[in-house]
Amino acid sequence: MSAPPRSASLRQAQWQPHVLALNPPPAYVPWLVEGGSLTARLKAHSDSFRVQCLHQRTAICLSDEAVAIGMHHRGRVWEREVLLRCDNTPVVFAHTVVPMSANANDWPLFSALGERSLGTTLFGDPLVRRGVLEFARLREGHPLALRARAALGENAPDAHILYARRCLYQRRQGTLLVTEVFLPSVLELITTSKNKR
Ligand SMILES: C=C(O[C@@H]1C=C(C(=O)O)C=C[C@H]1O)C(=O)O
Repeated sequence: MSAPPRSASLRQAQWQPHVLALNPPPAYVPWLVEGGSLTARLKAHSDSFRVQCLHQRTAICLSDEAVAIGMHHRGRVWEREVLLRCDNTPVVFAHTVVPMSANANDWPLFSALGERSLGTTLFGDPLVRRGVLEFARLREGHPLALRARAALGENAPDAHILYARRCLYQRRQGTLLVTEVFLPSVLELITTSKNKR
């Protein structure tokens, strides 16, 4: 798979393997760089967890996604965007893309997910292979930072830098790229859940 054009990756976000230190490291680095299901982790740190599905439809993938999902140029994908809510507070904005070339055998549960967590269909499926976690600091103008802020409306955070991670999943002949944008409110979750202990 050829490397993405440097201009595209630099323009949108430099997705780095998580082994690089973050500076300044957000307090939720362990959540950012550790594997496992984010859904399970959020459920363990809150009394109630909900997936608010914002949309699931066809769209043109972002310029820094195409190569990651095996497409030679930006093209049409299935796009799902959600807010993960803990105790009704949105803590993660998630964006998932699947190339249109995928068929029902690749991701049989994806199209009918609704407000079920994608994670529940990925983790535990022996056919699913998970790639390396990458992370990026999203500049204010990154499409996913703009969409996360739009989803939050008047509650959008003031912070200009949002940390995100993404991971490529493969199943049969299909690929699926999950990007999770960590909202500042996730910090409160860690703090309060520490208090809960
Ligand atoms: C991949 C996972 O699924 C989570 C749920 C998502 C969804 O329902 O769209 C998207 C990203 C994840 O935060 C996970 O739980 O780790």
